[in-house]
Amino acid sequence: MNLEQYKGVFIYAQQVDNKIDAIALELLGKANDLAADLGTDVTAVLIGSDVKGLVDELAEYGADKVIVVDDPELKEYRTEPYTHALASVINEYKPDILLVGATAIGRDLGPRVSARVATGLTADCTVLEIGEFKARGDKEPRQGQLLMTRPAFGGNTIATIACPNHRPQMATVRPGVMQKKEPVAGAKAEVIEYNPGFTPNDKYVEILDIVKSVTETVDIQAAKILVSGGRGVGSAENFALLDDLAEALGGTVSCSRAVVDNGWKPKDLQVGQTGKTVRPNVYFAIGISGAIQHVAGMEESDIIIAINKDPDAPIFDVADYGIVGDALKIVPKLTEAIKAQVK
Ligand SMILES: Cc1cc2nc3c(=O)[nH]c(=O)nc-3n(C[C@H](O)[C@H](O)[C@H](O)COP(=O)(O)OP(=O)(O)OC[C@H]3O[C@@H](n4cnc5c(N)ncnc54)[C@H](O)[C@@H]3O)c2cc1C
Repeated sequence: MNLEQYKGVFIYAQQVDNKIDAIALELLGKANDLAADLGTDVTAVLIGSDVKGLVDELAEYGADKVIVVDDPELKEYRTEPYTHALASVINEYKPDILLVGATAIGRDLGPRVSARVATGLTADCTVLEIGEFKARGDKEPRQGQLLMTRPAFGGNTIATIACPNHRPQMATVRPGVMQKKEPVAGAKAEVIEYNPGFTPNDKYVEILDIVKSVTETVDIQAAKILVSGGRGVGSAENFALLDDLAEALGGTVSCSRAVVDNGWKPKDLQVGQTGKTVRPNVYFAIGISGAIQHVAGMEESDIIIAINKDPDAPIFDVADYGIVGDALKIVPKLTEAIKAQVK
């Protein structure tokens, strides 16, 4: 493999129902930082049917170029045609780096594509940066490598992984981990239309019907204030106290995995390594011990307020403000005080 041929930072611009997914805009934000360090440009790969109208949004969020693969075969996401599309783009345009969202689609597509083009993939990265890396047999470290950091061994350690001998260097990133850039209204990207040809065949999955799941739960990743409860809240019924606090603050309730495991709240509300990554303005951690797998999902919050009866609970290590005491007594008083302020 001639590594010199591979240039540029590419992102997979996920769209569903012809709407750009927020993860694509977050990846563009990170891709811009990486491209600035490498002195290169950012390309979004947009795959779908009738999707050309989405190009400008990608340009506004930082894409210098957009490669559009537009074909009726790509109307709904299916593993085979999308893998063919993205792998063909890689073979044709040879990116140095390719970022994919760790969404349900990206988790299916990314590994398949990496296998197709015979490169490595680091999943669920929390940090991506450009740096030097000394591979086995190298006398000097190589410059300009993508260093991909992610939790390993069940979150008990952090590993930084490089892909020195193959291209593209591929990483997936979970939604909410990277930050979008401020959009530049009216920005334009160079548009490259590319179609590797699709021949429907009986290996393709045939979609007979799409049934959308309707959920009552809210999107905790969009909330500015999260009132998060852990096992220390004691029961599903006691979460009513957190509901009251969240309502008084105009916030949303979320929770730790212990709460989901106990069946007190649905998985959609779980924060952490196997839940969602959140970065609200204010995060209340109530009766949450602060296990590393929980903290991984909320430590980027602007202000963290912990309430815990154990003064040695690890959550206080990441909290900006801490209250030591019984949450079941403190939370109602806090709610009353906030309501009195708002009146
Ligand atoms: C691979 C893997 C992935 C994981 N992913 C996640 C994840 O995504 N999210 C996640 O949250 N966890 C995750 N976990 C689990 C994690 O390790 C912890 O077990 C979990 O976060 C603990 O939840 P908790 O803090 O609610 O409960 P506990 O650890 O039991 O803590 C309860 C806390 O409440 C306090 N408390 C008790 N009563 C009161 C009271 N009346 N008032 C005030 N404080 C009180 C206690 O002092 C204690 O600190 C994962 C684990 C593994 C191995």
